[in-house]
Amino acid sequence: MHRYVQCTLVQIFNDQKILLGMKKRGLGVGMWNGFGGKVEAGEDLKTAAARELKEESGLEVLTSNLMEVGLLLFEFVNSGVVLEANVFRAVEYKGVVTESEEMRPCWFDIKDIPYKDMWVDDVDWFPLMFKQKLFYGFMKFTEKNEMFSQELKVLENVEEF
Ligand SMILES: Nc1nc2c([nH]c(=O)n2[C@H]2C[C@H](O)[C@@H](COP(=O)(O)OP(=O)(O)OP(=O)(O)O)O2)c(=O)[nH]1
Repeated sequence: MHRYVQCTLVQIFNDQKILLGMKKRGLGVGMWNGFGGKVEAGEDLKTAAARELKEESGLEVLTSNLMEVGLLLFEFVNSGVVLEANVFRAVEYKGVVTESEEMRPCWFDIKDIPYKDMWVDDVDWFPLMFKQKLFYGFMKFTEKNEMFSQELKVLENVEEF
């Protein structure tokens, strides 16, 4: 039996730089990632994305400035949990980048992404995001969070999600 959990992943861009956060606890600890988390009951995706961004990075974004860039399904086969990560990008935001209990943010040049300290599949879809492609992915992980299967494709429009 699968249990689907909706979550969000926000990528903040400033010209040729992207803001990533070092995850300080929980799933993915010790790795750089975008900002996000689980969607709460009754919350729409963009509202959840903006809330998590604020909580984890200190930055505020209007939901109208969040652009869909991809949909990634992360299945943890041992538990049957499938995280449905809705990936957004934003180039307009306000506030001061602030470390939180969950994330230590840092700007990276898009030519110098720390892939070796990130989820292993990110090296495949980050370049699609940099080329402004829409993408869909389905990754399966073992109980040790090691990826053993990956499907990734480029889409023409969001309706294909
Ligand atoms: N970039 C990337 N992110 C991933 C991959 N696999 C994976 O679970 N994630 C993300 C999805 C989630 O947003 C995040 C971990 O979930 P989370 O932040 O909700 O987990 P947590 O245990 O800290 O839970 P919470 O207390 O914040 O609710 O990791 C991956 O392969 N690449």
